[in-house]
Amino acid sequence: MQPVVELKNLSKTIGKKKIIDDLNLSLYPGQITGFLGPNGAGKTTTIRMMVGLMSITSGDVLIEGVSLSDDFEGGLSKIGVIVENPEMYKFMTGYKNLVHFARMHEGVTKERIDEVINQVGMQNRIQEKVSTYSLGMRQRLGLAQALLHRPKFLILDEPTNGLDPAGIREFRMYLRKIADEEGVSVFVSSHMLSEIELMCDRIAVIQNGKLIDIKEVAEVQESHYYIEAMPLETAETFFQAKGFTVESHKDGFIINAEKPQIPGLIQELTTLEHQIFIVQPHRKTLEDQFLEMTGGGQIAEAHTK
Ligand SMILES: Nc1ncnc2c1ncn2[C@@H]1O[C@H](COP(=O)(O)OP(=O)(O)OP(=O)(O)O)[C@@H](O)[C@H]1O
Repeated sequence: MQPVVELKNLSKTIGKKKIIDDLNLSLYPGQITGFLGPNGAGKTTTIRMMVGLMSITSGDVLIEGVSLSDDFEGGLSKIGVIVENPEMYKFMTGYKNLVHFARMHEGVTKERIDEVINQVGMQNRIQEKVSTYSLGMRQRLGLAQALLHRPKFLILDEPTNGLDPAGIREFRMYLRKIADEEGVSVFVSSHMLSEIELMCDRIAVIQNGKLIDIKEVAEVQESHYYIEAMPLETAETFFQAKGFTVESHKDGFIINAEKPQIPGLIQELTTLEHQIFIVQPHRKTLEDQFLEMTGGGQIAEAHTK
């Protein structure tokens, strides 16, 4: 599959400080990728370079093959961006806002405006003033606005900040629909790991300006097993000696193995005269994983900017 967006050796130096260090990342159609990292890891800087709000020191961003270094406006015209609180004209209706924003792009028809309204489920309220909308509805109107020119790539920075659980769920649902139906590639930064876990197909983790991991969310969730075996101590040593991380619990322990490895490992353990009582997948939360990957790094706080 051809990526929609590619970051190629992307770097940013401010003064003497390397803030983003040789970042390589591909984002694919129909996929929602979460962008995670501790405070100060470089998420905002990366996103600002991707949307042209900050210059690139070296490397490049390709959007549908168009290089931002070679054709800045051509590349940017293919992106839809949603920030935390989209700017809207509060005393105009949702519909008039969309008509206004549609004028900023070439070729956005009335039919397209109606289409995006349907996509975010705003048909019943679109003729009302934005000042009467809940935060969740404003956010969905922001999503509709970002989709007007049919971008194949959407960037969302903390999109659900301030939304209540129902608002978050609705937003997530519409985002999924847009990724599935229009094949849009979505890149979302959020500090809410549980939210990212539900919303995203993949996560990219950045720390100190470097990409430290990129994984499928399903893969993150299925790579741990809880084992109860006797004698417990030698069973734990057996896994440690093979390089697995072993987290001890009262009657058993958790290891970071992949499913195909399990039968062989258990067989070996049995040969070494251990009795096996329980082997079951252990679902680690994304938060556990994140802390493991970043060595206990703090989860980035919500932006207050
Ligand atoms: N204009 C600047 N001059 C100097 N250093 C900067 C500048 N902008 C950002 N930085 C530094 O670059 C690093 C990355 O910042 P960035 O805002 O991209 O991180 P972040 O991952 O978005 O963090 P947060 O989650 O806290 O918003 C930080 O150490 C920050 O202090």
